Amino acid sequence: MSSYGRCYTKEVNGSSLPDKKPTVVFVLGGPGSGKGTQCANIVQHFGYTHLSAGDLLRAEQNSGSENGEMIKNMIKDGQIVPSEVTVKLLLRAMEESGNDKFLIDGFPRNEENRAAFESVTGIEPEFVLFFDCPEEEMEKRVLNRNQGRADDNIESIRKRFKVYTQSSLPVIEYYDSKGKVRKIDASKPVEEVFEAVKEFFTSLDDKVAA
Ligand SMILES: Nc1ncnc2c1ncn2[C@@H]1O[C@H](COP(=O)(O)OP(=O)(O)OP(=O)(O)O)[C@@H](O)[C@H]1O
Ligand SMILES: Nc1ccn([C@H]2C[C@H](O)[C@@H](COP(=O)(O)O)O2)c(=O)n1
Ligand SMILES: [Mg+2]
Repeated sequence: MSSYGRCYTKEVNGSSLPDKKPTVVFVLGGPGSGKGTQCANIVQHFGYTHLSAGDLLRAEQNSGSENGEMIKNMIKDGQIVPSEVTVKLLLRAMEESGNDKFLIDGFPRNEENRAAFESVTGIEPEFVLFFDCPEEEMEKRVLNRNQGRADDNIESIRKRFKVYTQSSLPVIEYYDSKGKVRKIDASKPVEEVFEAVKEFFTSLDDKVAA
C-alpha cells in the first residue's frame, strides 16, 4: 500500500499522522458532462494534480496487469470496477505526484468506492464539484468525442447512464446532505462553465490563506 494509505489507515493513525492531510476535491457528473475538460483548466489555474479514475483504469488495462481483462470488460459494459483496484491506483498516483492537492475525477462512482477511499485514507473531500448536465447533451458530447474510447458507443453509453443514475447519483446526494456539493450548470459553453468553477476554487484558496 502507498504511504498515503498507510498514513491515513485508521489502525496507524495517531502518532504517525503526517503534518498535513492532502486537499482532495472529488469531481463528479455524468459521462460527457465535461469533468476532464474542466479539470485541465483547474490544473492550469490552481495547481492541482488531476487524477481521472477512468484514465488510471485504462492505463492499468493497457499495462498488461492481471486485472487488465476484467477492467476492459467492465468498462465496455459501463460497470464499476471493484474499489480495491481503483483505490490502489489512486493512492499510487497521489504518492507519485509529489503534490498535496488533488482533483479526483470520476470517483467515487458508487457507495463502495466512497466507503473504501474513506476507510483506507481517512480523507474527506474539501468539496464535491458536481457537473449537472442533461442526458441528451451528454450523449451528444460523448458520441462526438472521437478519442477512440471503447465505451463511447451508444450501447455502452446507455449502460453508463443507467449506472450513473442508480449508483453515482446517490453518492452525490450523500455529499449534498453533508453540505459538500458545489453544483455547476455544465450544459453551458466550456468558458462559462469554467467561470463558475473558478469561483469555488478561489473561495477555497481564500479560506486556506485566511
Ligand atoms: N461545456 C461544454 N460544451 C460543449 N462540449 C463540451 C463541454 N465540455 C466538454 N465538452 C466536450 O464534450 C466531450 C466530453 O467531455 P469530457 O471528456 O471532458 O467529459 P467527461 O465528463 O470527462 O466524460 P467521461 O465521464 O465520459 O470521461 C469532449 O469532446 C469535450 O470536448
Ligand atoms: N471510479 C471509477 C471510475 C471509472 N470506472 C470505469 C467505469 C467507467 O464507465 C469507465 C470510464 O470512466 P470515465 O473515464 O468515464 O470517468 O471507467 C470505474 O469502474 N470506477
Ligand atoms: Mg473523463
